[in-house]
Amino acid sequence: MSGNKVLELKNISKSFGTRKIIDKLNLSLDQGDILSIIGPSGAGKTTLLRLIAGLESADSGKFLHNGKEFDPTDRNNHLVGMVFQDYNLFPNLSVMDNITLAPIMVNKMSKAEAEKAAAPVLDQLDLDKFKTLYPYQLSGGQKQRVAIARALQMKPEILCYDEPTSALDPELVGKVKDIFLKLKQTGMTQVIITHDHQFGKAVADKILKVEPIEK
Ligand SMILES: Nc1ncnc2c1ncn2[C@@H]1O[C@H](COP(=O)(O)OP(=O)(O)OP(=O)(O)O)[C@@H](O)[C@H]1O
Repeated sequence: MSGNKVLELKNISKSFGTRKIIDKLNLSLDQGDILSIIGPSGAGKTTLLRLIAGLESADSGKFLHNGKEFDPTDRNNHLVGMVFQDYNLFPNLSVMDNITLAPIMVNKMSKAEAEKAAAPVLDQLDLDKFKTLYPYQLSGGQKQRVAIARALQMKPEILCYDEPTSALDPELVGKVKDIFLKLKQTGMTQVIITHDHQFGKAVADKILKVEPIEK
């Protein structure tokens, strides 16, 4: 399992207008690695996560998966999943419907197949008893677990989290760490942006410190 270069970034650069945000960045993650990206506000942490998740395109450089170049912005590619800071759940859909929507719409699964596929993840993330509830009926920690469950349904090999602890009460932070470590044991490679250096260091195998680029 270890030793697989699940994700490599080679000389990745990104500017917005004339402002360079990321300059020839190199990065290598083995399967199961947890990377924490830390750095001050405006340093480019979110931009880097969005590049890895394919929500933004790099200006130059290459992304490799197991040594083979890939395009994270290709919508047919579900290598990377994303858990957003505000979770982005559909408010009008139940937990189960939030989790099964993409498998049904994108992977063309039947509802029954998608619900069957969701069952072990609901169980793993302790969500079974919430599956008929709607997002407004859930706590922040429960919504986050639904967002993680939803991302896992597309079978990503890399899961990205934007500030996973920022919206949570301090007593839930340890629970988030437990979830990350549980997923690591399944071989999931995880990339986290965090302002919480203590959490970042406690959970990570690798730390990437980013700094704003001087003009
Ligand atoms: N779509 C965009 N267009 C123009 N500039 C942008 C865009 N997205 C980000 N930026 C700029 O790029 C810089 C890096 O932003 P980014 O959000 O990646 O930083 P960050 O390290 O995540 O900051 P924070 O910790 O405050 O979230 C900032 O100066 C920001 O204003």
